[in-house]
Amino acid sequence: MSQKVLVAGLGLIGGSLALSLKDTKGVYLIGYDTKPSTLEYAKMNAIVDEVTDDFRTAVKHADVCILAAPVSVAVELLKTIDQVELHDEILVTDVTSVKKPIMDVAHQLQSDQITFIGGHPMAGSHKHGIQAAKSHLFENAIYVLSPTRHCHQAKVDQLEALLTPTNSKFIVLDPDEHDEMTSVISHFPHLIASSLVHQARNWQKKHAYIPKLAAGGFRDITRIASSNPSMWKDIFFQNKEKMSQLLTDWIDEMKDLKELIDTGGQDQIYAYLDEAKDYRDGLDSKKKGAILSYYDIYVDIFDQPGAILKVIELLAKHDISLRNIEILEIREGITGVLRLSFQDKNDQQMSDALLQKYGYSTMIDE
Ligand SMILES: NC(=O)c1ccc[n+]([C@@H]2O[C@H](COP(=O)([O-])OP(=O)(O)OC[C@H]3O[C@@H](n4cnc5c(N)ncnc54)[C@H](O)[C@@H]3O)[C@@H](O)[C@H]2O)c1
Ligand SMILES: O=C(O)C(=O)C[C@]1(C(=O)O)C=C[C@@H](O)C=C1
Repeated sequence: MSQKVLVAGLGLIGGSLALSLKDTKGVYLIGYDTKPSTLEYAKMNAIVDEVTDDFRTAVKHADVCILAAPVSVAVELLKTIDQVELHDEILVTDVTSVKKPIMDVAHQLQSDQITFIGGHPMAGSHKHGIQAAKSHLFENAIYVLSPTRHCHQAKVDQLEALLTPTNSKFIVLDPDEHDEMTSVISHFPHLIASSLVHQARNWQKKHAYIPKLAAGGFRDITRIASSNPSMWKDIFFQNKEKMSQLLTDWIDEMKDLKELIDTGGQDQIYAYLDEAKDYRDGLDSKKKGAILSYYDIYVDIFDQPGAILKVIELLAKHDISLRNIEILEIREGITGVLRLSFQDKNDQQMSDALLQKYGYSTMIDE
């Protein structure tokens, strides 16, 4: 059976979803966005089958609508669908990072032709816009679904079936639980990353050289501070109660930490760090899978033209496919580190052996 799927908001997430669904048999994709240049890009690159700047008309004839705009915009679009005279039944979902605002509207919909299932793929990037979209963005990611109270399981199954090409792992969560958990593991860390950047910027007034010293540690922990402020202000605003509660907890934790630094012994400081390390290492464990990780290898490389390409070529020549590659630090003339991620242990171990054979110094992440 053919389905007309309308993706409203063709940015990083909407564009990536469209790319991952684009080759599904029987799916006809229509892309809607308010930015003409985005629609033009989507059309030029065949990311969708058709583009439109007329949401009301497009939604009338759609079988499925994926709201992939900022939280507050998605909420308004859902209200709009409720006002439109629909041609037939429609399954509506969203991808927004906070679930309560949209679920509140979903529970008050007037039209019985709309079935709403909240959605949130737990994958993304600090980049935004359609140019950053990737077909494999959601591979292996947790994809949260929050059906409304009266939603039939068959509709959840229909949505999961549609989203199967994303290769994500679906879990059903209550919206409030979702918002509490994502505030801890996604939203709050973002706030802290931004605050660390502010702190560094303030200290730069005293030490102008500070940015030059920002190596792997600072860059790793603050990467997400480079995300789209317009998307994040929306998330913080929509989830402000949970954020405020977490800030209270954090301030208490920081007071204890200050006490520990001011008066604690080395053993206590060690214990604090060790407990955190233990928990963090456990998150990456393949068995526990709270953070779905790939199988990583760290490779030392030199800052020479073509050094990264040589590593990629070596693996490609041996038919080993990389899932991800990240440059952790490259300082002029000094060794940098590449993090290579593989989908399975076999690829990880084969690559490690190969790289060592060709003289690379590697470290494997067990
Ligand atoms: N970026 C992430 O890491 C991430 C991950 C998971 C979920 N999300 C959620 O996905 C949603 C989209 O985020 P993104 O990262 O793709 O942002 P983005 O900025 O890349 O894309 C948003 C798109 O929505 C469009 N848009 C804005 N107003 C619109 C309107 N009125 N009608 C139609 N389109 C409109 C923009 O032009 C843009 O193309 C957000 O709700 C965000 O919370 C983001
Ligand atoms: O990888 C990133 O840059 C992200 O911030 C992705 C991330 C997150 O993990 O916090 C951000 C927001 C989302 O709603 C889901 C995923």
